[in-house]
Amino acid sequence: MNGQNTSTNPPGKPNVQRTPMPPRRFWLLFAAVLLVNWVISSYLFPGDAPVTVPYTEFREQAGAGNVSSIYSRGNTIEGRFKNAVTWPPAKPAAQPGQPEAPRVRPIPGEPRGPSRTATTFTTELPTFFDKDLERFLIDHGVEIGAVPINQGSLLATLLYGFGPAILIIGFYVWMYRRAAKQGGMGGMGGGVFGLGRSKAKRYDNADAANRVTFEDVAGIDEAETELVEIVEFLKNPQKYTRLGGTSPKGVLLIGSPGTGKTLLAKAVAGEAGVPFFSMSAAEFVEMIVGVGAARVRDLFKQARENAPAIIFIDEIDAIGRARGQVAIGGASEQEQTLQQILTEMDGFSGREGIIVLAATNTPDVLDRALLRPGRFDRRVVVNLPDKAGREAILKVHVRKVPLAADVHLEELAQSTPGFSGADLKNLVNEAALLAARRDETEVHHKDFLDALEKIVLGPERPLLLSPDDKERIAYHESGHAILGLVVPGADPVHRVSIVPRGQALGVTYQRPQTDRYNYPEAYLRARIIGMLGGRAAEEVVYGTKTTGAENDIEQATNLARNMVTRWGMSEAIGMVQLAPRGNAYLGQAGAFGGEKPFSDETAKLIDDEVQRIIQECHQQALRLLREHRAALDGLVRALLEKETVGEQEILQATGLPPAPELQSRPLHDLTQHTP
Ligand SMILES: Nc1ncnc2c1ncn2[C@@H]1O[C@H](COP(=O)(O)OP(=O)(O)OP(=O)(O)O)[C@@H](O)[C@H]1O
Ligand SMILES: [Zn+2]
Repeated sequence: MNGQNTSTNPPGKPNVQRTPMPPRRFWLLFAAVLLVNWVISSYLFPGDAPVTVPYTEFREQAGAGNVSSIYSRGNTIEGRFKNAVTWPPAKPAAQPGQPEAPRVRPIPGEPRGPSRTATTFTTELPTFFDKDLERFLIDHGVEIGAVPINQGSLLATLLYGFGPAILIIGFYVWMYRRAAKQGGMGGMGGGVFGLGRSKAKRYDNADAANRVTFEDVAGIDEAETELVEIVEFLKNPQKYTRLGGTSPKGVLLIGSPGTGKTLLAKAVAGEAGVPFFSMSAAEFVEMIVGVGAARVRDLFKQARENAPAIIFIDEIDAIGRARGQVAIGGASEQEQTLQQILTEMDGFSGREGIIVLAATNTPDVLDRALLRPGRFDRRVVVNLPDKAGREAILKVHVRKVPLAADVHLEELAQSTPGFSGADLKNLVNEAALLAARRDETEVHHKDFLDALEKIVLGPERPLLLSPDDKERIAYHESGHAILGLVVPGADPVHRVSIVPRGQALGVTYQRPQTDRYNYPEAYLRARIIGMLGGRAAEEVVYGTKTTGAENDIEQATNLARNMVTRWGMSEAIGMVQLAPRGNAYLGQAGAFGGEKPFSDETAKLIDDEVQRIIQECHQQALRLLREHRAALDGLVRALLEKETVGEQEILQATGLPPAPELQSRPLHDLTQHTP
C-alpha cells in the first residue's frame, strides 16, 4: 500500500497537557495529621474502646458477678466489667463433651481476629427478649444506669465527634495561607510544603558537562539566528540599554512538539553563561487556589536574585489560554496565575537582565494580554526541520554513536520528512539499541532503516499468514510499488516489505526528493494512482477484492476531496473554497463547524467530482499494471523470497529503470491496513 502517513504529529509525541500532581509531601503531611488525630482521641479515651461480646458471654460474666454497670439503648447494651475481660478468649482448649456456647445471633462487628482485653463492652440483646434479665442483673449486683457508659465530658464528646474534621480543615486553611504568603516570604525556604515554591529546575552552566550551546542545536537556523541577539543582550546588557532602549522581556517560541524549543532556550542560557530557570506551566497550577501565583512569584524572585538569568516557561498555553476559554473550575486559578506572570513581567525595568522565554505549540489560543508589547512581544517560530536540517540534526545526535561506513545520513534525512528533532534523536537511539541487540560493533545503515520502520509502523507482529495471504499482500504492495516507479511524477520507491507491523500487513516506502511546499496537480494524481495500486493489482491478478485496501481508499478519497473543495482542481466547481483549510498537510480534511456553507446541488457536484477523479485514477492504475505485469510478478517473487526489498533489489526484480527524478511529498508515505 502506498498511502501516506499524513498525521501531523510525528509518532510518540502526543500533545497533551499534564495534569499537575500534588506533591508527595502533601500526602505525607495529610497522613501525619490523621495520625495526630488518632493519638489525641486515644489519649482522651485511654484503652477504653469497648470490646464487643456475645450476649451469652455477657450473661455469663453477669452471673459471675463481674459486671458492675450497664446502660441500654434499644437492643444494644453497653457496660463495664469489674475485671477486664478478653474476647474472644485466647483459643479455649476444645473440651470434649462441652459444646461451644450457642450463638444467639451473629454479633455485628464482632472481632474475628486477635482477641482484645477491655473493661467496657457492648453487646446486642437477642430479639426474643430475655424476660428475666432485669431480675437476674439486679440479683447479681449490676447497676443499670441512665448515662451511657462511655460518655465522658461534653468537651470530650465534642472533640471525639468533630475533632478530626476540625483538624483537617485547620490543616487546609493553614496550608493555603502559607502557600499564598509564599511570595512575600519565599526566602524562608519556600514554605513547609514547598507548595508555593516554584519548583523550577535550575540549570547552571558551571558544570560544563551539561551545558547546552548552539552547537547542540541544528536544523532550525532561523530560530537560532533570532535568539543570538538575546544572547548578546544577556552577555552585555549595558551595550544595549546605553541609549535608553530596553531589552526584550519575553520571547515566545512557537513550534510543534519536539522541534527543540526547550533545547533552544537552554542553549541561549548556555551561550550567555547565565542560569536557566525552567518550569512547565502545567506545574504552576495545583489543586489549591493561589498556589500558582505564589509559584510564579517565587520563580521570578529566584531569577531576580541570580540576574542576569533566563526563565523558561514550557507549555504556556496551559495557563495562558484566553480568559473565558478555559473550563469552568480551573478558570480562576489559571487567571490568577496568568495575572501574576503579567504583573511580574511588567515589574521589571528591562535592565535587570531577565528574559522570559515561553514555549507553546498552539499560539492561537493564547490570551492577547500575553502578547502585548512589553510582554511576549517577540515571537520565534521553530519549524519542523527540512531535509538539510534533518541531516544536521542527525549529525548532532550520532556524535556519540560509532557509525559503520555504509551509513548514509543524507538518505535517512530524505526518508524522514515530517520528523522533528526529538523524533530524529529517537531514531538514532533506536538504531543504536538495535545494533547492540544484534551484537554489532558499529551501527549500520540497515539498523537505521529497521529502526525507522519500527518507529513509524510499530514493532513487527508475528502473524501466521497462509501462503495465499502472503502472496496477495505481496501483490498488493507490489502494485503500489510498480506504480511508484512508472507513473511520471511519483515519488521513488525505496523499500517494500510484507512483514506485518503494527496495523499494517505490508508497506511500501516512497521517498520524496525534496521537502515540498507546493504540489502540482499531476503529482497529486500520481499519488492517488499509487494509493489505488494495491487494490488494482489484486483485481488484475485475482479478479476479486479484499478489505485490505480500506486505508488506501480513505486516503485517496481525502486527497481527491481536497483537490475539489480546497485547491480548485475541478473544472466543474472552479476556484471556490468549499472546505476549510485542514491541517497544512495533504490529505487531512478540515471540517466546517456546523452547517455546510453550500447548497445540496453543490454537495452533489462535489461528490460527482471526487468520484470522477478516483475513477480516472483507478482506470489508470489498472491499465499501467496490466502493461507492467511482468515487472509486477518479478517484484512479488522477490518479496516472497526476502520479505523486505531495498531500492536496488526493486530495480533488479522489476527490470524497470529508476523513476525519473521529480516530485516529492511532505510526509512519510506509508499505509496501514486495518482489515
Ligand atoms: N533542532 C534540534 N537539534 C538537535 N536536537 C534536537 C533538536 N530539536 C530537538 N532535539 C532533540 O529532541 C529533544 C527534545 O526536544 P525539546 O524538548 O527541546 O523539544 P520541545 O520543542 O521543547 O518539545 P515540547 O514542545 O514537547 O516541549 C532535545 O533534547 C534534543 O535532544
Ligand atoms: Zn495498500
